Amino acid sequence: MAAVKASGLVLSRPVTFVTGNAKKLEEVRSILGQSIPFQSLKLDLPELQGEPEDISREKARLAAIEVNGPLLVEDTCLCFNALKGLPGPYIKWFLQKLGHEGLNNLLLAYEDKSAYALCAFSFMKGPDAEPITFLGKTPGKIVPARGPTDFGWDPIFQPDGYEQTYAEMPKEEKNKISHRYKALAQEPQNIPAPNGVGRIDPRRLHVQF
Ligand SMILES: O=c1nc[nH]c2c1ncn2[C@H]1C[C@H](O)[C@@H](COP(=O)(O)OP(=O)(O)OP(=O)(O)O)O1
Ligand SMILES: [Mg+2]
Repeated sequence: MAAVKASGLVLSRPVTFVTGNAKKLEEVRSILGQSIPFQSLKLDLPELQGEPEDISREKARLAAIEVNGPLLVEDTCLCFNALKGLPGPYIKWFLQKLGHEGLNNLLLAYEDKSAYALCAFSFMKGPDAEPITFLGKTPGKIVPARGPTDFGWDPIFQPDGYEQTYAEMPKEEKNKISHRYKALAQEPQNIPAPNGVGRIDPRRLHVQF
């Protein structure tokens, strides 16, 4: 029987990534590649209000009611520094109501257009396990929309060191530097790791026969 070994955890089934967002799934698939046995479940889980890690962990606990096995969820934030991190986890609703232009307008009164994209993944070994949370953060700035509009706020986020917005970049390029990649990547990030917050290292997740 195949088992998955995750940082000392031996799992007997593929990890189920639970999300209602097809574009997220596409990126997670592409970032993880063949590194872990992986399947997906399309569910739009309710989300608690609060800090990104807590939202992600609670999302995992809700997903565990539906998934009988190891699972992964993720919550994404877009944080404006001038607004002390808001909209943050509420970006979905801000984007839906205000659109790209409205999001830019939120910063009209401020010179500081800097922002960061943050991904909080939570992994649970099984329904009774404690979630383990993994963070990834990419700094950048908010700009008037440029590029294809098929994924969320990608057109208004220009990562530091790049002339292109996330939307203008080739997918492979975004997946090498994105908040989502960093949360799943091997390289250590400069993010403080509070208790229960760790990192997924795909090199330590492998199939055993
Ligand atoms: O890389 C990204 N580039 C651009 N936009 C993005 C990205 N990643 C998430 N997004 C959007 C989707 C949603 O409007 C909000 C996050 O909300 P969030 O609750 O995490 O996502 P969701 O509800 O679409 O899917 P899920 O079912 O996994 O919760 O930012
Ligand atoms: Mg959501």
